Amino acid sequence: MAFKTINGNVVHYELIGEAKAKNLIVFSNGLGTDFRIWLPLFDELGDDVSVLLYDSRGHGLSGGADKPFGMADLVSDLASLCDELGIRKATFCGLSVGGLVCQGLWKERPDLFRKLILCDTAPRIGSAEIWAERIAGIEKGGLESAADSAMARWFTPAFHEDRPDELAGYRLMMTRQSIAGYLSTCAALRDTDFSDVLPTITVPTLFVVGDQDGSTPPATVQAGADLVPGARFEEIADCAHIPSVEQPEALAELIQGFMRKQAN
Ligand SMILES: O=C(O)CC1=CCC(=O)O1
Repeated sequence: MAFKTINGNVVHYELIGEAKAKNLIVFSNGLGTDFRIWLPLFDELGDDVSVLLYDSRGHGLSGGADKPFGMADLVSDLASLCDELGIRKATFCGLSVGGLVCQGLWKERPDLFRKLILCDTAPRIGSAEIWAERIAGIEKGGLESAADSAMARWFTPAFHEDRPDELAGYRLMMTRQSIAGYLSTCAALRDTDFSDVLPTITVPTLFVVGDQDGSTPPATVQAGADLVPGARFEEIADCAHIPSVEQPEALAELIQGFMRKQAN
């Protein structure tokens, strides 16, 4: 558990291994989650990789929820955290809005990239109407009012049935986030479209999606992958929006293969 002030806000992070390691993967979390969503995956990846986990602005134990923020801030936080920790190059792996942060980071700081892994994400997620509706609903009813529908998008019916304790835990993860941090991140999602960025990506890129993802369905993620020259697209079976939690073994296998395949 470590903390650094980045762009005026405290950032909670954990660096496991070496900042300069060739096999360093930096993970960026999704809306309503914190870096603990990567821990089941980390257990599967084991000693194969070094890892930087961090809570994005307004989420987990990272600060910055007190003022509205947007995608540029989320991208700048990640770039500055990497610089502060002496990371010169890494593989970046982002889930959902974390995937957008990684796309924005490519636009601003391509020098930082060895490879890119985009999980359950797209250049544009949802629509202005969907985010306006979500923001209005949460302003009225709080995060609790949005939690059951979020869980239906995050996890498959089988997960709901077979893993009720984890479901309850991840639901609490969501409802305990800062409302202001969650809403600023919704606004960042509403205002972001990186369709013009994806065709400029020149590092090896892997897209992954759960076959039952209710937030960024496979066809949406495939359409993003089609924009990146040479990108690989993989679907994970029996999985919804958060493969690092629902199918960590399958995601680890894909990541290990991708990390081994093209060393550059
Ligand atoms: O719909 C959800 O709650 C899941 C999600 C959308 C963007 C993101 O980061 O997570």
